[in-house]
Amino acid sequence: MSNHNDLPFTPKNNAHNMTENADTNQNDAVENVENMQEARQIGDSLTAVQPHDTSDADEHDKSITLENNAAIDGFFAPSNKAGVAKDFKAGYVAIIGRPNVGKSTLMNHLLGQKLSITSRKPQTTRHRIHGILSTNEMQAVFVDTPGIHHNEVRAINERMNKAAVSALVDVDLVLFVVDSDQWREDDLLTLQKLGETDLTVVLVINKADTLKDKGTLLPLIETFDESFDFADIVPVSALKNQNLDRLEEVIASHLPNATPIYDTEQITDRSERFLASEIIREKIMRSAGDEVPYDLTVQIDEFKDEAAHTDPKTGRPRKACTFIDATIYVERNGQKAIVIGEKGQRIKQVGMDARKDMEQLFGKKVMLTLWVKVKRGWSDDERALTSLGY
Ligand SMILES: Nc1nc2c(ncn2[C@@H]2O[C@H](COP(=O)(O)OP(=O)(O)OP(=O)(O)O)[C@@H](O)[C@H]2O)c(=O)[nH]1
Repeated sequence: MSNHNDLPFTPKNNAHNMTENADTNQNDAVENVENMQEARQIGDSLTAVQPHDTSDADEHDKSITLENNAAIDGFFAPSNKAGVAKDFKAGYVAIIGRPNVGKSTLMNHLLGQKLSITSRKPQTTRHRIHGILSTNEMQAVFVDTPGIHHNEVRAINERMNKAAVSALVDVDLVLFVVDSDQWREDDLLTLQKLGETDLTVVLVINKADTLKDKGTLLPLIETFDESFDFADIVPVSALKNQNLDRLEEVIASHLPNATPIYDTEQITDRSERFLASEIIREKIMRSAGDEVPYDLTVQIDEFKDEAAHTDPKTGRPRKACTFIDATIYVERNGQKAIVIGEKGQRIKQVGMDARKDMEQLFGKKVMLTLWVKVKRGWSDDERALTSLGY
């Protein structure tokens, strides 16, 4: 057994090539993987996050020749560094904007992987999520922030605000995302805050696919241009992957010349544990829609990797599998009933969908067990929030 799931997640497989599993034999909240087709096992897929160190050479003993220094540097440098272009760009990029404008979708589609959860319900993103986009020319390390909320009273929203603002410290570029169709007062307030900083801000006008008349984009761009000194304005459709290549070029053009911050193989500094909980939360949000509060929390109680082995009882070979136990915390009994659904149908579906996404993302077979518990008033309670990892 190994327990590397608190380390950052690095995919080694092409997730899009994974085959869907056949239906599983389930029993209420418990997912049984006995009958699953085998998901491709890729072994240990984790790599520690190690920002590259380029200053080692200066600290070496003076008596070592320059040639030796270069050889030593080369030996310790991450393998991808050798191929890095001279004018490589790298930096931190914050994605900010009102809830529901498509920030998570944008990052996911830029990365081509599902890292940050999305749903139709606003405020599904609560944590800062680093997504890492590496190309031959650049590396953009994304900070996906919760929306900046105004006049919020509850403790959880206070914290979300703090996370949104703190995400802007030391970033090289801000992507300010707006919905092409819905320009609101809140957007202006956020712009005012940005105006007080000397950050480079690119305006991303998202959901361009929803505009019936593309001709309306031009006056919209002009209006935005007058309201703020944007470094660039790029209309996109994150969902339909429209104009994302252009956005990638624009991002690169505003990043400083630097060596990669993270290994270029890595796509996030979040652990598998964290990603697992976000996937479960997304499935509940998608399925239960407006019936559950957005501040519902999923806690991973157990995350165990079991290597392939022979079952001592049956003598049959057992495939490698990751066992994940998770508890979904809701605030009221009524919400518990909603999450479980009639005869456990909803939680069963949530478990099945979440398991499929996890297997695709992690590249390994997963057995998922879900529990639903009522934890009253936790979102108002600072201590409870802290115990749940906020
Ligand atoms: N039509 C269309 N829908 C989009 C686009 N981008 C995102 N959406 C949808 O908008 C909804 C919200 O997207 P998210 O990515 O969760 O939005 P967010 O800004 O991260 O939301 P919060 O987590 O609440 O801050 C989802 O239903 C997305 O599918 C787009 O380009 N076109």
